[in-house]
Amino acid sequence: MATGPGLKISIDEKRYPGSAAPTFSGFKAEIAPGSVTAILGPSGIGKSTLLRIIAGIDRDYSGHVTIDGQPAAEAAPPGFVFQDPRLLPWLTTLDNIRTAGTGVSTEQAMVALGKTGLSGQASLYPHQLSGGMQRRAALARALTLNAGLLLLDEPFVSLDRTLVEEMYDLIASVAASSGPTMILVTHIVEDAARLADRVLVLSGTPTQIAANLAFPQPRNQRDRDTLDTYRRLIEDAT
Ligand SMILES: Nc1ncnc2c1ncn2[C@@H]1O[C@H](COP(=O)(O)OP(=O)(O)OP(=O)(O)O)[C@@H](O)[C@H]1O
Repeated sequence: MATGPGLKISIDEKRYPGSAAPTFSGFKAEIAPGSVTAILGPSGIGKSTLLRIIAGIDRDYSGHVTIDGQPAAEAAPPGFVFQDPRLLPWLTTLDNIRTAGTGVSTEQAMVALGKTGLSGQASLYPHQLSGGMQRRAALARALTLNAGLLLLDEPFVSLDRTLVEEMYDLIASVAASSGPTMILVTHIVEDAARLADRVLVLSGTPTQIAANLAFPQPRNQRDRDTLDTYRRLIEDAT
């Protein structure tokens, strides 16, 4: 697969109906092709809204978001991990993964489940999965199409430490093997220090980019000192 797309984001105004102030006004950002960008910022600043605009799900704004030059709403659908896992309760885990797109085979879905450590849960229904398993299933569903653009909204919440380490390895190996463009919304400094090439810290009213940090060290070569430096840079900016 070719490297993931580059994004140009220019939101003139995004205002929710009934809201006194716009969430975004004159907001601009660029995302480099094939990069992993972490977006941090306080609750309610607009991180999930931004992901939905990028995904072409939220079109109720003025401005332009292009994905490799194409309007977001017309671009290929991204892999999207929503904040809540959004599994369909009447389908097994395997069949939930197959809803990622038309023509997803059982084999493809099983590969994605294997990557997230859920091969043994393929025939279980969502209510039979723990919260962490449901999140991993949502991640498997997002990965199964090998989309060029992956949007991850707090994908590691409620996973225990060991699993989070495995998910870091998984995301790093996806980044290294197929090179999608990934945007990771997170509250967790460690997620950004471990995974991101670029960190955007959002703040203010209306929302702006308060800090734009580059983390050039390759993910698999970040030693303790590098990670300490990256963590400190993020903490100073948030
Ligand atoms: N459907 C909606 N209708 C009205 N207001 C909304 C809607 N969705 C979000 N908002 C408001 O827009 C702002 C941004 O919300 P958003 O969920 O994008 O923030 P966030 O940074 O992702 O927050 P969190 O970190 O808590 O998930 C908030 O003030 C929120 O209350």
